[in-house]
Amino acid sequence: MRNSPSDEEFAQDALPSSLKKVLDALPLGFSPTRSDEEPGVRSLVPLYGDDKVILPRETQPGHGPISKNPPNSTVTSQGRILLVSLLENFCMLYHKSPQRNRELFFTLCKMLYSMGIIEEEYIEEMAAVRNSYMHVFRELVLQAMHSIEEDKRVAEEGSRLFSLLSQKISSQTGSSSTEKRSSTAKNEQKLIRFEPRAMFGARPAFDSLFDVRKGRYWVDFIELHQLGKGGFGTVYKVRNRLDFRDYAVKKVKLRVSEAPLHTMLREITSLAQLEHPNIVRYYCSWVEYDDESATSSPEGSYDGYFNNNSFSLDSTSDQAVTNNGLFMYESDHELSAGGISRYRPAEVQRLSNAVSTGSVGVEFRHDKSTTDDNTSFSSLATSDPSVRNKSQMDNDLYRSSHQSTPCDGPGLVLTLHIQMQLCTSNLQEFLQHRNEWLLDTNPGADSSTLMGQVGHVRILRLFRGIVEGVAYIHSRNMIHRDLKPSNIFLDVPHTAGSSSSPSLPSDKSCILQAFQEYRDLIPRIGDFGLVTTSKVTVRDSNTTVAHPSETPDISQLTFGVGTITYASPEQLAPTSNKRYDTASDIFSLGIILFELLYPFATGMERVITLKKLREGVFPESFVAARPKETAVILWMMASDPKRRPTAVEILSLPLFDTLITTVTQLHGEVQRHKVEKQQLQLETDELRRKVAALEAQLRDQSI
Ligand SMILES: Nc1ncnc2c1ncn2[C@@H]1O[C@H](COP(=O)(O)OP(=O)(O)OP(=O)(O)O)[C@@H](O)[C@H]1O
Repeated sequence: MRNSPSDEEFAQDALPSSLKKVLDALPLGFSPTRSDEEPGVRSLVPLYGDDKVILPRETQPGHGPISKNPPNSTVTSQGRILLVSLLENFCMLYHKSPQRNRELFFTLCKMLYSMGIIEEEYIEEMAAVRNSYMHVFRELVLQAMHSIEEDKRVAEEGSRLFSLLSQKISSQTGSSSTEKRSSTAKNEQKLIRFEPRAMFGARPAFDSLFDVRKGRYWVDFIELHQLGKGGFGTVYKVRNRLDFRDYAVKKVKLRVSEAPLHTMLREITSLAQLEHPNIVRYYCSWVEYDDESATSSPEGSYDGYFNNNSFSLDSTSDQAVTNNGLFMYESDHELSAGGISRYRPAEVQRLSNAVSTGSVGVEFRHDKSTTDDNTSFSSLATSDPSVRNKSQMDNDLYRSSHQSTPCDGPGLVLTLHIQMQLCTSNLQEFLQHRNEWLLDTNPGADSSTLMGQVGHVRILRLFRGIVEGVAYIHSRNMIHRDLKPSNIFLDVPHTAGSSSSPSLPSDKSCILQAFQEYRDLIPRIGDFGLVTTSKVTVRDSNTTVAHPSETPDISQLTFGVGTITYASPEQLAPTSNKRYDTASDIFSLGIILFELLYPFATGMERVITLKKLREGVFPESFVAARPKETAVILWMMASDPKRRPTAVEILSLPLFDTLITTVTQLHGEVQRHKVEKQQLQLETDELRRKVAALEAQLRDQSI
């Protein structure tokens, strides 16, 4: 019979350390101890032979939670996923019908939910994370089974050897009794080396089991190149090895111990609910364990990405200020491409105050010839010492948010992968290229002159598409909260989802080319990292006004969230108790519409004009040339959110409504002309052939 490990040994050696961590985190305070040392307590898992794993007395009903080791809420969330994953695995074995098994699983979950053991979100929303755990369980079970088999085999082999040796010893008549004893002891030692417990010690650690799943990204996709880096996620263009289509995969680091999982998975839970031609299409998401995470840098961590108290600044609103207090920037490139662009309300307040008083000078430089990572910025002429170099500030933010849980702390770091439709470009890039092109073709012209050449009707049509996407989001009781040109992606019809064929052109220049050729651009709203649910009156939907009398669920709202240039005043009010709802997105749309219609000649002009626009001041030339649009933008940017139109109301405005008819007619005409052109081309080719034949005949006759 093999030696039973002592309780301490069992806890120290038998279980891989990471698994112990997870088990410790179980909400019931599950802790493996031995039944013979705790008589009268309930057995839980008779996994390792006769050794019973039991619940300590204090965790049993009536004894309250473990006091020694109170469950930490973040670690407990891991324990809960683990529990739900166990249940799911268990239910899979119940019946051959997967449907029945699912029903059983959900019923059990509901029971646990009603007992207050798990929360609802662990049942459905955590499926992606649970998958990883389930995989680990399967591995553990397989290894345990293998270990038992191996144990048996070794024991059999041992007794065979033992009997052989005994026979040999007894047949050796000349051997002394001392020799016999030492020989037997040696054999026993040999057997002890085959103890299953020793094998457990050699088992791979829990974390390494996650490695088995690590391959999904690389197994399923070929990584083509990096599309860009947001504040806290990196997006890659990838090709699926099976269907040969191209996709965008966003990778975000999740430190499971630091935030509620539902917050971390906000982007996918929002995206997964949406299906609309003007919303970036979501395919699936999964998590992988990543070795690199252990040494992860602040960049790319979910922490700021999902931090409710964060604020995003784009490069153009980080309006660089020169020594003389004038705004200046050198690149339209989104600052976030350089890494981090999130601030907390206090920093936002300080920065906005400093910017408005002209006391801050922050200069951003982006070397277009280099990669995103080379975006640099430095602090200049900062008279307010509280406003420091942005990277310094971000580092501080990161440090402060990680003080309680350092990188090498207990949190499990996973990488969330979000597979999305690949889009060709985004509105920010388009506006930049369009403005450059207008300036190139009209040297020396100012914005007022260029305004007449923006392709007014097509721009309004493009904007209508954006509003349709927003109306859809609002109809699903959601607020985007970060509508800005870089979050609005663009495709042209034939490259729409260029994933359809890898050979189709998908470079960004084709967007401007399509625009110059009077083709439509399809806008798709993306980046749902800041989306929140709106239990408010759904102002944009005639059909789904679920709770017209309800006030906004203030607990779900956060202030200082969004991007300064496009954020509504109520979003920028960290200290006030103002509430905001879908009207905040409408405010952002107002600024976007203006930017679409008014091409800026310089970056500095853009910063100054948009700042004035937020105060309700329009360029005179714009008001004169576009009175209707001015009225609509003013309406959308009303300081009182209640006075702003809903997305549905915007869509019904004659400016956009009649426009659609006009454009549809024009579109029809263009198509007709195209067909006629093709026919004429065919006729011309036919006539050319005839002429060539006649010429040949003439030549023959003359010969
Ligand atoms: N579906 C997509 N197709 C093509 N490019 C994409 C797609 N999604 C994101 N990108 C690009 O990847 C980069 C980073 O993406 P994204 O902005 O979503 O990350 P983020 O961390 O959410 O950034 P942000 O700081 O704006 O919140 C951007 O340059 C964006 O244009």
